[in-house]
Amino acid sequence: MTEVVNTRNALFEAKRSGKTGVVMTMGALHAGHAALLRTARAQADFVIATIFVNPLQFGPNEDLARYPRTFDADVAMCEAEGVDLVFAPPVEEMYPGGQPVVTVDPGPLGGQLEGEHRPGHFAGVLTVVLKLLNLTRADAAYFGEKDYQQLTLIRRMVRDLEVPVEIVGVPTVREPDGLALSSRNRYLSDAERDLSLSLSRALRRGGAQRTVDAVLATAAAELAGIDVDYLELRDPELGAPPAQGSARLLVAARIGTTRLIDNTPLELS
Ligand SMILES: Nc1ncnc2c1ncn2[C@@H]1O[C@H](COP(=O)(O)OP(=O)(O)OP(=O)(O)O)[C@@H](O)[C@H]1O
Ligand SMILES: CC(C)(CO)[C@@H](O)C(=O)[O-]
Ligand code: BAL
Repeated sequence: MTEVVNTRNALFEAKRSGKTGVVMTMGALHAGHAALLRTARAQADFVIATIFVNPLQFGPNEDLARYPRTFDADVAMCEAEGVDLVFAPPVEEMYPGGQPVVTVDPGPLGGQLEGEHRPGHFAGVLTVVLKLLNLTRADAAYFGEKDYQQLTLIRRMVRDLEVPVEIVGVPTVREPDGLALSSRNRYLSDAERDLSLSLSRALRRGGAQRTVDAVLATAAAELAGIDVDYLELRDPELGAPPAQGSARLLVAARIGTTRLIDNTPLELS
């Protein structure tokens, strides 16, 4: 039976034992979230899912107000995946004094890629992730590779600030045709859904190439006519791309009013 709590006090009072794993979400749960919950369930004794649409990580012209909210279905999925506790605080519970004065600085990577197009986004993400780690006192936390820059920055924060938690990355779950699952996919019309396949196709075809130039040229060709925010090849920690070895290809694009991101690992030779 999944217990649902909305306050920090109720979270602190919940009985638990053994290793605690947390899966942090903004709700509107789908099979990508289920993969995170299943991994946590397999590795931890007590699994907490958090559902919180964090205003701090949204820019003034972003989709905070229209972000999908499907709370009852989310709790049903948590039940089905064997989650022990759902923590779903209202905004005032997470930010009792309004906007926090002290926040986490994501460093230079926080202003690149997603950060260049969403100023302040990663300060908002890292601040709420650190708060949720402290509130849940989790031993392990599970994040999707779909948000690869987020995962990279969370790993970096945990390393640089000595946060006592294990960070586990979970591979991206895709639709059979390649589209990465995302809560924002539900904004897409049928025609936009077809167009959105360009992102995963660009990553698949670009990712099959073996030199930096060929990767970028092949991927860019698949994105012709799409409103691309960035298409970049980086090393696995999101530094400059290596000439050889493991790399990561990342893309963000706008399909109508919906902004989608995706990425893939690849090998350069
Ligand atoms: N397709 C996916 N595969 C694996 N993990 C995913 C996938 N989609 C989201 N996640 C992970 O689920 C966690 C919560 O993400 P979130 O609630 O923002 O969902 P989302 O689908 O990424 O939403 P959005 O559409 O707003 O980006 C994050 O760690 C995220 O990386
Ligand atoms: C990690 C997270 C739950 C923080 O709000 C969010 O950025 C997300 O859903 O990926
Ligand atoms: N999935 C990352 C959260 C966001 O887009 O705000």
